[in-house]
Amino acid sequence: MPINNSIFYDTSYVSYSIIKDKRVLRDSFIPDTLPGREEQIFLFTRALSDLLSDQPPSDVAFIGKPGTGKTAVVKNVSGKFKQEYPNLRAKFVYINCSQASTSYRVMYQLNRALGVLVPPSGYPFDVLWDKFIEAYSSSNSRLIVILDEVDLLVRRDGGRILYSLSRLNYELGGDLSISMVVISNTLDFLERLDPRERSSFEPLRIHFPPYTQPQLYNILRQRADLGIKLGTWDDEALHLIAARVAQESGDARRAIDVLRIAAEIAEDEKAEKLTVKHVEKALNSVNEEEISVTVRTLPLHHRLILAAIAEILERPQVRPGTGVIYSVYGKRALSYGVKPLTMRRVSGILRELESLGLVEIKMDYGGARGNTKVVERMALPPEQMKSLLFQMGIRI
Ligand SMILES: Nc1ncnc2c1ncn2[C@@H]1O[C@H](COP(=O)(O)OP(=O)(O)OP(=O)(O)O)[C@@H](O)[C@H]1O
Repeated sequence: MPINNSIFYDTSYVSYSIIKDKRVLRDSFIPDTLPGREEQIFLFTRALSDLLSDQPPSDVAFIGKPGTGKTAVVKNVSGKFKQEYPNLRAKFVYINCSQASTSYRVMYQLNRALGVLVPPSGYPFDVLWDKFIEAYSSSNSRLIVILDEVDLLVRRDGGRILYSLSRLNYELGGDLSISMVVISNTLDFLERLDPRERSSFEPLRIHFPPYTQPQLYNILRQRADLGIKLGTWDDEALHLIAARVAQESGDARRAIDVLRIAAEIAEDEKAEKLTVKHVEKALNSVNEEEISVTVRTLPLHHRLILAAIAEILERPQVRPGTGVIYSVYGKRALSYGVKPLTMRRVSGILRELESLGLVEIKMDYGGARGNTKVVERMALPPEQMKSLLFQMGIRI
């Protein structure tokens, strides 16, 4: 009887998976240790340690660009406090102001955190405020209110709620106190507060600089150890992500995104290992995604100008100076059925496209018609930019 050898040729049982735990590569995952943020953790822990001697901690402001670990530090440290001191007379309430950008919504969330059910809209603000004071006065607990993306609240609603909450400390007295941790990309929101509010709200400032290359490497290494199968990634790949992201922004979120996308690409390609080749592809795909989001938000004439530039860049013999761009754009606008903008306005739009990172412009001093600005390159190859614009209805 012939032996069934099919098992030896059947490769379907070979697993090409590289990622061992997807959660670890998601934005919401906060690890137990945060490499590169030891100093910020130390300062914040020290500020909160007043709670241990039953003192109200001072207000704190976390300031830093996107992806620099502000939310991760606040959640990591407050989580550890809750875990290590379960009997602490303190309650942490985390509020993201992108969802609670009015004083009403903040009070709604504070009430809910204290177990008071109030409607998400429609009540007079004073009723919510009184209910909160009543619930808080009988709570016998210090309150730490964390307002993430606080600039959205201040921009929309002024800073009155910060002022009112900090004033309560004088009015309530006793063992009660409210401390605030506000999180923002810049200090601009402090400038927007009215002078009375500013003088009553002077938080301890903790700065979060962009991550350096070695710090990003450590962050990535931690994610790889936790989320990717042992032996399925090249260390060089992590070094490449860290180097590129440190140069671009120092944003840990972006570095972790690139790692996740590179791992997914490696899995799709059924590769045995995640290598620099997959990282290169991931870096490009993350860029493409960002560029297409930006291009989709552009007004019509901006898109027509981009289309004109893409067309010119495909003809190597033509110098993409502002004059040529204007003339090609003008024809495009007319065939599209709209009146071309003035040359002056088009120059302005070129500067806007440059500051959005969609085109690179340099001065050309050697042109036949004297010095002029020329577009050196676009953020995407012209062919790709054209197909992106085509999807948006700009026919080239
Ligand atoms: N030091 C770190 N170690 C490990 N992971 C980190 C570290 N810093 C940030 N991260 C991770 O990077 C991502 C973004 O971090 P986080 O949300 O804390 O940034 P942020 O400064 O609050 O950004 P934003 O201003 O955009 O809200 C999260 O997944 C977070 O867990």
